[in-house]
Amino acid sequence: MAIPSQSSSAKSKAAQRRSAKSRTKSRASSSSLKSTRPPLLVASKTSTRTTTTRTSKTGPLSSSLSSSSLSSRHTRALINTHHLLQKRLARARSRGDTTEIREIEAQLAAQGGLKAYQLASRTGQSAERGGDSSRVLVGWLDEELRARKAALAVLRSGCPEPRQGEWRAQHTNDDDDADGDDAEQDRNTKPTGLKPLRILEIGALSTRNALNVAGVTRVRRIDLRSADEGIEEMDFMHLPLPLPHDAEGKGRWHDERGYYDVLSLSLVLNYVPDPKARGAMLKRTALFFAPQPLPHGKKDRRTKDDDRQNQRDVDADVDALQQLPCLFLVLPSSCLHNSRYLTPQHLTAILNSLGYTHLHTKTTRKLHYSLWRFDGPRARDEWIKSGGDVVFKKREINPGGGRNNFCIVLDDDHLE
Ligand SMILES: C[S@@+](CC[C@H](N)C(=O)[O-])C[C@H]1O[C@@H](n2cnc3c(N)ncnc32)[C@H](O)[C@@H]1O
Repeated sequence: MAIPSQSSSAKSKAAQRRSAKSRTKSRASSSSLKSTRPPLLVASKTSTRTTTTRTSKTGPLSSSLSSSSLSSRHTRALINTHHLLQKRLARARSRGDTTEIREIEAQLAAQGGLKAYQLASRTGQSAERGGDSSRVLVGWLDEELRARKAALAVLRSGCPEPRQGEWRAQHTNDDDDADGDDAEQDRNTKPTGLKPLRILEIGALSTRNALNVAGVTRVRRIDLRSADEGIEEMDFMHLPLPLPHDAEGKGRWHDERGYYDVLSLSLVLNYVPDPKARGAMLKRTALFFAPQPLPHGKKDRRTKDDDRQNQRDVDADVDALQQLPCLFLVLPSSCLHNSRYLTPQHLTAILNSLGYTHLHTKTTRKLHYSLWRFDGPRARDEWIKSGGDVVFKKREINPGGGRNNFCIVLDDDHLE
């Protein structure tokens, strides 16, 4: 006898139960991501000991979440908590408090560590949340890039292609005379179109961003934690310096002596937990550019007075100016517009004191983008001669309630 099969109404009831169950499950997981509670760590202002952690069953959230599943509130909460813990860690380290260090490190690990932080940061960069900052940099470098593209097109349409390594030869032949005069000659005589723009992206989360312009840019990417094959795992503070600083040649990259045309420091300085270390990082950027003289016949445009009109005048003229080599700096707007210790004018003075000249600024509700040309030690000397400061201590310059304490401290010590 045939075993009686389930009646069709019983079958459909079972199917309804299964689908209701699965709906409940998926609601539970999506509501847990969209709840108003930070996803991982609820940091207490008073004590790290009261901090609680929540991780998924399978471990830190970084392993169970894709970037698209993080809501912007959770992304922000994760990023803020990570920064807070990093700051506490830096303080505990400076006190040598090993118990506290271990505790904070455990909290960072429970939160998913740098991996989860990077995932959250990448989510923040996604197109639907405003896109990544490299597009602003590429917009500012448009003229440089177009000149190179045009030169490339000319080469392709008949003129002999440079042989492989020709760019390299241009650099390696003059390895031992890397002084200002040589650099000046580079500026004035070498056809810009023949060299790809060498870009160092510090704090890179992805190998795919607007900086990749085929045949025109050559991007080196580094980060404390490599999230991709094309990103070197490297602390910028330990990245070997280009020649001539580095006599052993460790600073070479792609067989060239290591100077860059562009350094990108986007949302990295605010990751650094200590004001002095931030100053040291800015100071170090200057060592990755070839020594630069002031361009002939160009007025030194650096000014302590950063008023808006002045800025517009400079911006209007900027296309006519040499832009390279330059530093691209991105900070959260609040670091400059709502800090007790830093304002845009103060940042300009700090960078002027390191030999940088302001070229562009763009401010959005969230981010402050800026571009600075490196004019080198001679520009720094001019700055000093004109009475500019070179030491920037922690000093309240923008008092008021509700402000943050973001600060950059620059000490008197010499450049490396
Ligand atoms: C918020 S992410 C910034 C990502 C990307 N540049 C952007 O604009 O969105 C900060 C990154 O900077 C990296 N970072 C911080 N200090 C660094 C250092 N000293 N050297 C290299 N990378 C660093 C961190 O590991 C992190 O991945």
